[in-house]
Amino acid sequence: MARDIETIGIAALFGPPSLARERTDARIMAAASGIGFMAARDFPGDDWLTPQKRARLLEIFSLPEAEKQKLLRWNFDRTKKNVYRGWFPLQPTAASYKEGIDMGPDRAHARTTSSDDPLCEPTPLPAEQALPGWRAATASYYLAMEAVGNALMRSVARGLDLPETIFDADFEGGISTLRLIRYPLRDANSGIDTSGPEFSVIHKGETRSIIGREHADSGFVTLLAQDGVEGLQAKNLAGEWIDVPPADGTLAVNFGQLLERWTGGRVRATRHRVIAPKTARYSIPFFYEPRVDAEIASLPLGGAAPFEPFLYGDYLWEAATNFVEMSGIKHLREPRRAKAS
Ligand SMILES: O=C(O)CCC(=O)C(=O)O
Ligand SMILES: [Fe+2]
Repeated sequence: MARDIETIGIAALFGPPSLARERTDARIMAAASGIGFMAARDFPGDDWLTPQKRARLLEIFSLPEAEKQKLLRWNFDRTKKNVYRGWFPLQPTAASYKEGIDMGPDRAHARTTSSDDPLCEPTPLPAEQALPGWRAATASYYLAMEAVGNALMRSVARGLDLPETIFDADFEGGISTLRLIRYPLRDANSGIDTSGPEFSVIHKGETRSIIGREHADSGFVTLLAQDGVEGLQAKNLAGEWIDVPPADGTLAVNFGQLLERWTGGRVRATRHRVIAPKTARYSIPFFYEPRVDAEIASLPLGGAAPFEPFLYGDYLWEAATNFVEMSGIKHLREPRRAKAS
């Protein structure tokens, strides 16, 4: 039977230890280890989750094509130096039909990165005059989501009966990604053959086309602001697809494969997809992530099989570069830690 995604008020996570906080931790852990999806509401920064405020972030999609192309990544424009941050254009032959931008922590934090690591490269941005106020808006949104990520990270630690600070050092200087996505309607007359099984599914007896291919997120936790338009679905424990409806003031929250591995499977990285709605769709995922050089090692959890420690950056590069918007760049970064043979 399809169980709905639970909406959890998380205000208590931002306060001192309390019974309310313990109850919230327990509900979050139940969602994380059950369906692997929840919706969160009542948190500092939730005033961002209105149509008017989201529109300030999504303004970038109104830029002329030529301005967006200046932000393209190397795999889409060989004259560019950025390979990991920046613009990904529509790819008409791919099952995921979307365009957008990936932004890193430089949006919100002034860090001196002399790193030669593409995972730490700066985000290419539109000129301030092209979109007045947009840079400040994305910086403020990034900080708000990072604070929610921090609160959920500590809640997960407590929910696993571990010290609440156990992950703190790994997330100091994290490389979370703020992504803005637009899914236009597919042009039925584009001449692209979308008759293959990866392009459509039967849902509730209706054929629906796919605009976001089924996947699990690679990171720790994803905080997703949907812009009022349906289409997101999650796979429940019975293998059925259930809708994750948008609601103002809430974030859809799903847990990623890093956390699943880290917890020996106690937390579930749930597969999800996007089916085409009747209008264009926008969404704003924030992928909450550790620092690039965090060493991910087994946690002291009863029953969880230990694993060989690895560096977050090495894991992320391998996972992220399998996605279509990152295709063709895997060879540009070598693992920083050689695998034990
Ligand atoms: O657009 C959505 O609602 C989902 C996006 C998503 O799953 C992703 O970017 O990982
Ligand atoms: Fe996702």
